Amino acid sequence: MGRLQVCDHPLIQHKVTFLRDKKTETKQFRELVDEISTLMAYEATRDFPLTTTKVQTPVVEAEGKIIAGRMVGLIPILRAGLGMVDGVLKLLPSARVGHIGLYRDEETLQPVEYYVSLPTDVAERELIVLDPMLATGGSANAAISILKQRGCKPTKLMCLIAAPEGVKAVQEAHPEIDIFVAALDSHLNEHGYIVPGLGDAGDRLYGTK
Ligand SMILES: O=P(O)(O)OC[C@H]1O[C@H](OP(=O)(O)OP(=O)(O)O)[C@H](O)[C@@H]1O
Ligand SMILES: O=c1cc[nH]c(=O)[nH]1
Ligand SMILES: [Mg+2]
Repeated sequence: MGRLQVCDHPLIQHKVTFLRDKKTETKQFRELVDEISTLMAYEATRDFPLTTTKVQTPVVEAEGKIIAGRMVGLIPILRAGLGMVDGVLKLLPSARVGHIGLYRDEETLQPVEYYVSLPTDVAERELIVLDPMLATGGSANAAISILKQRGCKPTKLMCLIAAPEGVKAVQEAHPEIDIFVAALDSHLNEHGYIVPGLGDAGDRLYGTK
C-alpha cells in the first residue's frame, strides 16, 4: 500500500487557510497554489537517492552529495493541476511536463478525458501526478490509469486538498502510489465537493466563475 503523507508544515497550514478563504482573489489564490506546491515538492522528493561526488571548495577538496540522476515527469491534470506545475519546477527544473485533460461530469461525477500529451520518453521517467483536489478520486485514478496504459510508472500523486473518499479510492485502485496532500478534509457533500475544501479549484485559479 502506498503512503499517505499529510504535509503539515506550519507554512503549508498557514497558506492553506488563505487558500480556503472565499475572500482570497484569483491572483493571490494562484500565488498560494504555486507556493504550497513548492513546499510540498520538498516533501515529495525526500526519498530521492543521492550519490557522492567531489567538489573543490576554496579551501580543500571535499566530498558532497548530489541527486543520483533522477529523471522526473510532472503530469498536471487540466485545468487545475496546471497551477501546481511552476511551483514544483522551481525545485525540479529539469523535469519534463505531460498534460492530461479531464473534467468531472457534474451529474455523474465521472471524469471525462479530453486531452493527453506526454513527453516522448515518459515511460522512462518517474512520474508525479499533480491536481489540487482529490474528491471522489475518479480523476486521479483515471489519470494514473491513462499513464499505466501507456507503459508509464506513476509513483506519486500530489494534491493540495483531499477527501478521505478520494484517498481510499486511489489506494484501492493504485496501491503502489504514494499520496502527498497539504490537508486531509472531512468528507464530500452531496455534490461531490470537498468539505470544508476551497470550492472549485479550476474556477478559483482562472477566475471562470
Ligand atoms: O476526485 P474527483 O471527484 O475526480 O474531483 C477532482 C477533480 O475535479 C476538479 O476538476 P474539474 O472537473 O473541476 O476540472 P477543472 O480542473 O477544469 O476545473 C479537480 O481539479 C480534479 O481534477
Ligand atoms: O471540492 C472540489 C471537488 C472537486 N473539484 C474541485 O475543484 N473542488
Ligand atoms: Mg473545476
